[in-house]
Amino acid sequence: MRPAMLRSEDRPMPRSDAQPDAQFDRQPGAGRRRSVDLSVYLVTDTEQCGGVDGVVRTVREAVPAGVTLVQLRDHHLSDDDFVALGRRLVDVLDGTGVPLLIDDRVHLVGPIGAQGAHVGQDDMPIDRARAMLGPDAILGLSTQTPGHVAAARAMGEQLVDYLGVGALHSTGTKPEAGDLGMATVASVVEVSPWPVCAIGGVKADDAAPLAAIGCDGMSVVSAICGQPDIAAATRRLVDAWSRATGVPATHTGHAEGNPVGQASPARQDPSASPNPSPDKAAR
Ligand SMILES: Cc1ncc(COP(=O)(O)OP(=O)(O)O)c(N)n1
Ligand SMILES: Cc1ncsc1CCOP(=O)(O)O
Ligand SMILES: [Mg+2]
Repeated sequence: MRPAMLRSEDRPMPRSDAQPDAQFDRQPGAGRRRSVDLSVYLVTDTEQCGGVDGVVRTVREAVPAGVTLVQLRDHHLSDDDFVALGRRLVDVLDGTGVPLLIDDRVHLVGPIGAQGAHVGQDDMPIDRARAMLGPDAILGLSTQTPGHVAAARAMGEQLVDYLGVGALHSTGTKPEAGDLGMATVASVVEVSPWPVCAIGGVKADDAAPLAAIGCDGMSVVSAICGQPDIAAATRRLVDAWSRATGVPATHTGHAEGNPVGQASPARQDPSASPNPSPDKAAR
């Protein structure tokens, strides 16, 4: 498996035998990288969580259980209510080392005090989002095809920090996202210069196949939101990902956790993975 969670200064130089397409810009000075741990990425759904208080409770319980990244996603709240909820999540996450990203509403990242945003193919273009966010914020982009990856690369690899690819499986959370399947997700991972998380119907059973194709994490809504025991549901995902990657689960949800946006030291050791993916080894 490729060591995609390395901090920029720790990233290996490209292998001399790497395929040209797999080398990308790993040379020092080729562009700044904002490190982000995608391992178990919680995307919130207000309805599934039972309302805004439920979103706050879900994040409060999921983070100590090992969620590594949180996205606030709600297509219905007014901007004012969205900001109010986002600020509550900032408070919950304060001191945990787990970043908060904002779905779609890039203009609210600043007012909320979040660490970045996630945009899709039909949302704000990534160059505009990056211009609004500044160089240090985390920016994720949804992609469904290798062509989407090529188009994003053409705009500049420094614009984006990770890709979300899906829907892996059809899902009631976003029915219109379809059902890409593992082979299509793998085709995106294969050409991506960025870390990739899969989304859409992702469950603990997907951890092994996703790790095997070189994915960097699992992004979930309903596998956590609305579950009767949020912490137990989260731990199932965290443990499955840990088993699949061979990287010990690091529970970042405490004040001594990793710095915001940085991968845990354990995740920086590519030799820890039992699923080496040779074609990804140079990334
Ligand atoms: C991690 C992650 N991946 C994909 C998406 C989907 O984004 P998008 O296609 O813009 O759809 P909406 O979420 O805005 O409905 C995501 N939000 N997060
Ligand atoms: C936001 C999003 N983008 C593609 S599928 C999806 C929803 C994922 O939700 P779930 O984990 O409940 O299938
Ligand atoms: Mg969107």
